[in-house]
Amino acid sequence: MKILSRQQIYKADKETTRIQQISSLELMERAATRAFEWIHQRLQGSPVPIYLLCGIGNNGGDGLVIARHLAEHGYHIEVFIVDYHPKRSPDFLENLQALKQRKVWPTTLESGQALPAMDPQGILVDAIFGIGLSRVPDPWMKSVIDQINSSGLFVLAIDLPSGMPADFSDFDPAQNGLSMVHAQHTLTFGAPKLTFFLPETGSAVGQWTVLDIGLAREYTDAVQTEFSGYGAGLIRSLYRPRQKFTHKGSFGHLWVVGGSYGTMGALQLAARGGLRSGAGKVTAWTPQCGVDILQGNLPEVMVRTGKGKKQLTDFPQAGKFTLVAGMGLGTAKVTADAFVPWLKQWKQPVVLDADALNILSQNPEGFNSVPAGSILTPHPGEFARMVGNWTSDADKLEKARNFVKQYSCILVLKGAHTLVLDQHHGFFNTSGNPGMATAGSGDVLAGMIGGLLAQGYEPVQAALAGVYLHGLSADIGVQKLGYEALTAGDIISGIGPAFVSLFQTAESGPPQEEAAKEE
Ligand SMILES: NC(=O)C1=CN([C@@H]2O[C@H](COP(=O)(O)OP(=O)(O)OC[C@H]3O[C@@H](n4cnc5c(N)ncnc54)[C@H](O)[C@@H]3O)[C@@H](O)[C@H]2O)[C@@H](O)CC1
Ligand SMILES: Nc1ncnc2c1ncn2[C@@H]1O[C@H](COP(=O)(O)OP(=O)(O)O)[C@@H](O)[C@H]1O
Ligand SMILES: [K+]
Repeated sequence: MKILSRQQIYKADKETTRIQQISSLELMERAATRAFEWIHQRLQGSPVPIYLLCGIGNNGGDGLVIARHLAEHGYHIEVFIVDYHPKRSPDFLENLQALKQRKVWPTTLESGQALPAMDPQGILVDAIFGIGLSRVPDPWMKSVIDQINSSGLFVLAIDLPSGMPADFSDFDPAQNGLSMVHAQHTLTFGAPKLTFFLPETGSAVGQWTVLDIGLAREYTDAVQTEFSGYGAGLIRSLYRPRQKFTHKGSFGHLWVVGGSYGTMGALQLAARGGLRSGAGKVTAWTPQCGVDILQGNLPEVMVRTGKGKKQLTDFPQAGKFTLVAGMGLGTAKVTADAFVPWLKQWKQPVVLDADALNILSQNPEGFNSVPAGSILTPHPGEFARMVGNWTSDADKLEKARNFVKQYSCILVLKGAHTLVLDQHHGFFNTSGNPGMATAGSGDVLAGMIGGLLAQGYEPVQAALAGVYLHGLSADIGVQKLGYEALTAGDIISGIGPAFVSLFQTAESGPPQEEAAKEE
């Protein structure tokens, strides 16, 4: 699922009309008809009032086409033209004519005018701005957006919620006081937009559905995008089936390094994540206080210990194993003093999480010792320690791009739609749910990525598969447990079913807050 930039979408439109020899009006008719069909399929002729708020560009044109089809199917509609600019797009004007020919007379809302009273049981179709939005809405538009948001109506946004840019090529919405329609559902054309995946803007999209409007494959297949969304399809394509004559040595040896007095759980969760993801062997390196705990709880895991009693003061000799470090490690000076020089010994990619990242953030020179291709898995707090605070999602992305370039590493920026970013591409995960906002779930992820890396997956593959399967495990978990009760341990229990479900043809989807879970 490629995420096309705003410019690429315009190019896709143009190429589609050229290659398929259709007019832009016909493409608008096609796109908006898909949106109408989506609505009609769900409403089935229901007498609910539908208010269509149309701008004066092509997004407004889409709204007019939808209105025409709704009217022809006997729906109760009211159409408003939100007159934010005197310049109408030609296709908007054509469709305004077509609507009037069917005796539907839109009401024009002039600058400064308030929205009319609307039945709160109704549906509001937001077709004011689409990808054309190139600057911050003016005060009147902001007030229209506010009125929509406080109307209490079900809001269906066409292409994207008005006020929300498709990407940051023109302006950074957060720098200007975010003003966006908050939709319950968004019907977007051809491809999802970058802003759907980021927290500042993504919350305005609600559930979203990508409508296939037959954009020219000659263009969309060939175009290189900076970002994509990914799901089961990608993970299936990189999955390595197990061969018959294999043994535990075939699947790598994972070392999980971390733990300190009071945080042994983090290390155990990572060890279990690694085991369940298929590592052939797992060894834990822990301070002495962790030995009994780990041996007692995890019979499958070998335990080795350094000299430190309550925290690690020394580290195992770098070897042929795969390293995941940082879970529960602590940031005590003795630990940090030993950790930073030890990292220099490593030549092959490692996985660094939690306090490994915090220690390096306090000793930023140490990031230069991180082997190329390593996977760093910060949550937002850890990432802020690594790169400083960001002012917006756009700024955070820029900081992430620079970091990855500077240290030749892979960043796994955790959150809803975790981003796996390397120097070539950014992949947004489509599995997972808010039940995962629970202590220890990140430790499980670090272990899973390590387990996959140990088995010979390339670092970026291990990151992608680990993140996706981790989210899928939680999606499976919440089916039975709900969001509140899900714990990190439940995510571990879901790893097996997640692998199994990857290859089941009829996937029964987990409860979803967002619609688009990528196949
Ligand atoms: N392939 C596709 O994606 C298709 C897209 N179509 C529709 O076309 C839309 C894009 O249409 P337009 O390019 O006409 O753009 P919009 O209808 O989104 O916006 C109209 C115009 O408003 C102006 N504008 C931008 N920011 C403004 C602001 N803050 N205040 C006031 N005016 C502002 C711009 O000049 C812009 O061209 C898409 O979002 C989609 O709905 C469809 O009709 C056809 C197929
Ligand atoms: N709202 C959410 N939606 C989807 N995934 C989430 C959400 N909140 C957290 N997660 C996931 O849960 C994990 C939390 O990791 P982290 O914050 O490091 O946990 P911990 O430090 O407790 O181990 C990440 O993989 C993150 O992507
Ligand atoms: K819109």
